[in-house]
Amino acid sequence: MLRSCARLIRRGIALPGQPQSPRPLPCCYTTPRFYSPEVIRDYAMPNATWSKNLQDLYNRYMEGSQSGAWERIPSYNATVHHIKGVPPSRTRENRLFTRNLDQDGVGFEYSMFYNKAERRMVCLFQPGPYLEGPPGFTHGGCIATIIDSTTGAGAVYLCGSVMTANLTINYKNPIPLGHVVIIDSKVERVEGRKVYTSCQIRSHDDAVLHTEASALFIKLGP
Ligand SMILES: CCCCC/C=C\C/C=C\C/C=C\C/C=C\CCCC(=O)SCCNC(=O)CCNC(=O)[C@H](O)C(C)(C)COP(=O)(O)OP(=O)(O)OC[C@H]1O[C@@H](n2cnc3c(N)ncnc32)[C@H](O)[C@@H]1OP(=O)(O)O
Repeated sequence: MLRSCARLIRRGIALPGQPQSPRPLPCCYTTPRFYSPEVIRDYAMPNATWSKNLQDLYNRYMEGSQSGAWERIPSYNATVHHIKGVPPSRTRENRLFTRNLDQDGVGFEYSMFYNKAERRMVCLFQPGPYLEGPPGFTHGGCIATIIDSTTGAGAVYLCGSVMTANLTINYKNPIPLGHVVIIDSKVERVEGRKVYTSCQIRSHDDAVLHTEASALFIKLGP
């Protein structure tokens, strides 16, 4: 029992009766500029800036991952870490756009889960104050970015390396900053090198449809 509790805590799941906010992160994670080059931080883990809604949803999908239906996708601050396992370097300036800030909670705060059987990639997203477009609401370009990243990750997990060729977005209701939304994407079909995906963004409680989108990815050579 103790061992399984420890495992849940390590994986970022709050136990019943425990506060939702996660355990404090090691200081090497909270001062990213100076974290050890040997440590590749996984940004998709809960941190102290996550709201209760985000933590609750994360816990729910983590429970889904116990049955094998969902797989939590790690997230690093450069795709080279995904592709080649290249460790961070103090001299390397390039960063993944969605993970380029040194402060948690102010930009793209998110975690993705993959359902292989359903070809779905789901992203739990909490837009921070530095993503403002209209006063108090998320910038449309940031919404496009997180849609591209989520549908793109789904295409990558099914088909390997891809690039976005087309992205079509219908913005239906603005997303307030700090509100948690679910980006639910799916690979609809694959035709040769073309990977067609669809996507909806809904509020965390499913009450509001914020955005609908479709994206075409082209598979790259080896
Ligand atoms: C990238 C790998 C990342 C790996 C990450 C690993 C793990 C994932 C974990 C976390 C997720 C992290 C990141 C998420 C991943 C990605 C999201 C970000 C993705 C981007 O941010 S990416 C930047 C923006 N993106 C570009 O910068 C593309 C510029 N572009 C090109 O580089 C070329 O344009 C290309 C390669 C697209 C195609 O070029 P090409 O020469 O290989 O192929 P070609 O042109 O022959 O087209 C072949 C067939 O597709 C049809 N076709 C082409 N384009 C079309 C269009 N627009 N509409 C309708 N059909 C189209 C043709 O009509 C033909 O069809 P057909 O065969 O039937 O004739």
